[in-house]
Amino acid sequence: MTVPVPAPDLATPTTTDPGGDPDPTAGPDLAADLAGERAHLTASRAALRRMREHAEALFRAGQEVAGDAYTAETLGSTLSRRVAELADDPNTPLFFGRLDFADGDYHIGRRHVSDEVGEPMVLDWRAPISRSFYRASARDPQGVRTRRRFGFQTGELTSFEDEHLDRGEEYGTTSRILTAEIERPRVGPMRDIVATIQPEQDELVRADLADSICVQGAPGTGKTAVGLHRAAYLLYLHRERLRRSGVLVVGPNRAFLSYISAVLPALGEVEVTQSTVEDLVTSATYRPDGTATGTALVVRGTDPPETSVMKHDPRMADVLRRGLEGLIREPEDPIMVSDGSYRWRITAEALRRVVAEARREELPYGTGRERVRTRVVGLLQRQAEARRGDSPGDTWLRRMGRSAPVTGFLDRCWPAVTPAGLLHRLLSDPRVLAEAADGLLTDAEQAVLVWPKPPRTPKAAKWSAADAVLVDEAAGLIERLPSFGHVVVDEAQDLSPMQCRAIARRSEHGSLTLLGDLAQGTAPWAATDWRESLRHLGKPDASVVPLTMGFRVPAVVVAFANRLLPALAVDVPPAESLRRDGALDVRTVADLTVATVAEVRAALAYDGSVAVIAADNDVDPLRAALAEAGVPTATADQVDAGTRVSVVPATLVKGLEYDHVIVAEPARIVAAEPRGLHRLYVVLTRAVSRLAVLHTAPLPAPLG
Ligand SMILES: Nc1ncnc2c1ncn2[C@@H]1O[C@H](COP(=O)(O)OP(=O)(O)OP(=O)(O)O)[C@@H](O)[C@H]1O
Repeated sequence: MTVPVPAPDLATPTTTDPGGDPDPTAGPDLAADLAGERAHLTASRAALRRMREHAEALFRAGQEVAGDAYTAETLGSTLSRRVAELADDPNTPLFFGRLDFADGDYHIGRRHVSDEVGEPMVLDWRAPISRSFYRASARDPQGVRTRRRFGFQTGELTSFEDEHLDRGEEYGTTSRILTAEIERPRVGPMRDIVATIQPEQDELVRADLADSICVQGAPGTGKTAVGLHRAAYLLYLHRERLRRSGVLVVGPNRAFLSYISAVLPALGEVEVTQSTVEDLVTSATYRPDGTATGTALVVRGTDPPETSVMKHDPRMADVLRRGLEGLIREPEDPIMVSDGSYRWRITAEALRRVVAEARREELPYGTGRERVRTRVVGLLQRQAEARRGDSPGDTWLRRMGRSAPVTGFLDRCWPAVTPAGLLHRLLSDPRVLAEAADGLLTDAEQAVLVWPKPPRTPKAAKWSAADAVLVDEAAGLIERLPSFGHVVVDEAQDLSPMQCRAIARRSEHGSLTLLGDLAQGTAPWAATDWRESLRHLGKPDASVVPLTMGFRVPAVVVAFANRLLPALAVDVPPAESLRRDGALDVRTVADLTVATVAEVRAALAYDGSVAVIAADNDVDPLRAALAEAGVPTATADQVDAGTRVSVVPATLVKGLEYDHVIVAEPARIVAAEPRGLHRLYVVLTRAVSRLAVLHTAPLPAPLG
């Protein structure tokens, strides 16, 4: 049975079956039921407030009683995090569902709430019992008699819907609560989906921490939602371990990150690192413990397209490795070290053995250099012991290690180098590059890499974004990076092999959730086969799981966008849509600007967000035309600005969604870049309710 959402009259709710037929027998009992649930909500809110006040009191007391600054800091950050986790969002109820078992019932919500004696009032959605809320079915009730879902408006319960699983009753995707959630107008940043996670999504969300998975999903199938909820789930289950190592979410750009940034805090998870790949490798991103994630490099330059493609090629990893190995030289001379009245001598042969042994160990280059230093000092120590009859102490060992002959030998045979220094060497001198790239890159390929006017020093270089990834690769060859415990990568189809390797270095000892859609690949190096990306990511055995049920784009719009699929040269299952509502309007217009302004005005008559999406070069004129017409507009990353209309360049819209999308001149979007049809596919699949396609030029062939 279902109480309609929103309930038209809260005092006397009517029940309907999912098809909408009223059940005349059910009225007063249901009103009492709803009143009982509301009372439980009020009591739960009070209990959460108490929990929060308790945490705040501990926080204040902790500041006063902590014995030293370190304890105060650790205790303080633990407790302030706890206070943040216990925040109550007045716009959503504390629970969204209830499970009735033979021996009692449980309310399921965003976080755990218990009463004064510790009895649970609301169970966290990630708790083991809560699993049945998402997975139980009429065929496999898992002990659940009744599953109840609640409808709500701004924090108040307005209705509920019961499935008597023990009587074989189940709504699946016809649930009215689910339908209402999917069809609600979108405003502001992305929201969590805890109340309506679908069984196939839940399987991915609750996959083991040890499992790396790759989700191939058509637009709007909930990939981003699944990835974020998996992060929250893993943090709940492995709190201490992941708090130490950290959880990282990687997204395509800052606009996307600001769109998704509210989801995890709403689920009580405030310590997840969110970053673009570029910020990750240039150290604009920090781990929860405050350490930078990459080498500090300022990106000030750009590359011609062919240079950029070359720099993202996986063969560059070998070029860098060989460039580094090329710095190591065979020792040719012995060294003599003065030590007071003694002089120690190490033969060239002994030095050669030390270097050869360190090379065989395949350590990171910087560690290898220190290993060689330690072994040379060891040889000196043995001589000293034999001659002096005692064992020299640590100060002596350090002094020998820093002595001019030892340092001089190291600088000749295993010289120190910075990551940027290595790349600077390779890109500045065609002969150095040729030595490292011999047999790997053709002469022509090498030629596009070398700087026409080499900067004098690494500091003076105008590094490009692609250089930053190469410098990061070099950093990984020189020193090992700490690994995150779990990494979620969204829009992963656009990662180059070298970017995949940058992420692999940060997830070497952790697991990965890779999310993407090969059909939405717009980068020149976009993936065409997930196996290859997974190989570069260091997780070749991860399973690739499809998601095909779309929750965003209405069926009529999906059918239109799917016409592009055959032209995209990728093997992906086509999207289906849960949404039967929605509208598509494809129109030839005489004046694009006039028509766009008129369409925006018409869209404002509906609820929800409106986006005009156009080729990047057309954005400013359209924005100006709307401003002139008195329509204020926001940019893609101003998700909280409260402005309903955004004008968004086609290249920035990936991962975002708007109720009403107006696509201005698709042919220009396609013409703007080599993978323009893929870009258009992304653009056409942003609409939640209505899509208007306005064009003066003919539509691109597959749509015409
Ligand atoms: N189980 C669900 N219940 C309610 N809404 C859902 C569910 N799954 C996904 N959605 C909603 O569908 C929309 C699309 O989800 P999401 O952005 O995660 O899809 P995606 O697969 O990442 O899309 P894209 O390929 O365009 O990046 C979002 O508004 C999301 O909240």
